[in-house]
Amino acid sequence: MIIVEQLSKRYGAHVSVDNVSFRAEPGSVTGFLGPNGAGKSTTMRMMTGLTPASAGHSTILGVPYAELPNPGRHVGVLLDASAQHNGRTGREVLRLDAMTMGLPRGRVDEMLETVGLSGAEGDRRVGNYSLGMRQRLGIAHALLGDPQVLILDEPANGLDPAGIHWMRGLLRTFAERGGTVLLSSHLLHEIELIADHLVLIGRGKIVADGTKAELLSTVGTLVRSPDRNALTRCLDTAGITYQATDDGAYVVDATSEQVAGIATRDRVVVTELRNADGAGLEDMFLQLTADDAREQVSA
Ligand SMILES: Nc1ncnc2c1ncn2[C@@H]1O[C@H](COP(=O)(O)OP(=O)(O)OP(=O)(O)O)[C@@H](O)[C@H]1O
Repeated sequence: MIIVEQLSKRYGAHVSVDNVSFRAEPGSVTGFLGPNGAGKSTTMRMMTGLTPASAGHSTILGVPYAELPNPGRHVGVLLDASAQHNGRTGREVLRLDAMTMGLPRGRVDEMLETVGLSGAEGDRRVGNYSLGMRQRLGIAHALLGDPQVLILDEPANGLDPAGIHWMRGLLRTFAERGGTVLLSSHLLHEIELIADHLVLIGRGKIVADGTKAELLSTVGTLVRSPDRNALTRCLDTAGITYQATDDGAYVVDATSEQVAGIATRDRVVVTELRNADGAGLEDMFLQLTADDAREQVSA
């Protein structure tokens, strides 16, 4: 379990993280989403004791990160995959980590195998690794101590589609075994399929927090019927508010299950019923962070 309570970070007059609170529960993958500069890395750095907080606090497994004995055995952290020792091989990097954590050497080979860097790739210098290979090594480092919690900042950066698919499976399995996963991304489609719980941040503030299903339901449901009058009556009777679209459908403030229920009850034929946005989380994200979008400045 990760608990973040009213964390803030101020750099001079600039507030990078503003009173941020959220939780990441065991057995689930929590996606921490936000556009560039939203404050994701700063929040994760504060959580892992690398940047002092200006206010607020956070705990991992019930205690502040700095108070965890042998933290790598409890929390796997990947914050900046490019900041690895370029002169050492991947295997050497992990061996040193394993020694520090008091782990057997066999664990290194096991992890290199898990992240697809076994054999010759593990014996190449990290300076010659691609970004995707660095990410894999970073994930191996995070998993090395068999932790219960993973905190990963943009772990999909540099991974190819097969790599992202692999990482998705790895994190899902980790969560299914009871682990807690917090991962950040600025690319929503990467996280849409992995996370069960979403925390959205824009300009340092949390703008939405909930399960994926909850957040998607807040954008409304599009419903269409060949008998528009019957549908209007049905929605009015149920007390559901709605707006007509240009092409004769309605966007209603209810879930698709609720709309299906009342349409069935009132015997209204429905020919289309789906999340109103059509593009999933991406549109919701743009909607929620619209006030914060850098692009608006130039628009
Ligand atoms: N050491 C620092 N000194 C001054 N400002 C900083 C420092 N570190 C971060 N910031 C500022 O804090 C804000 C949040 O940055 P942060 O790196 O946390 O965002 P992010 O959400 O991780 O972005 P990205 O997706 O681009 O990595 C930015 O405006 C950034 O310029």
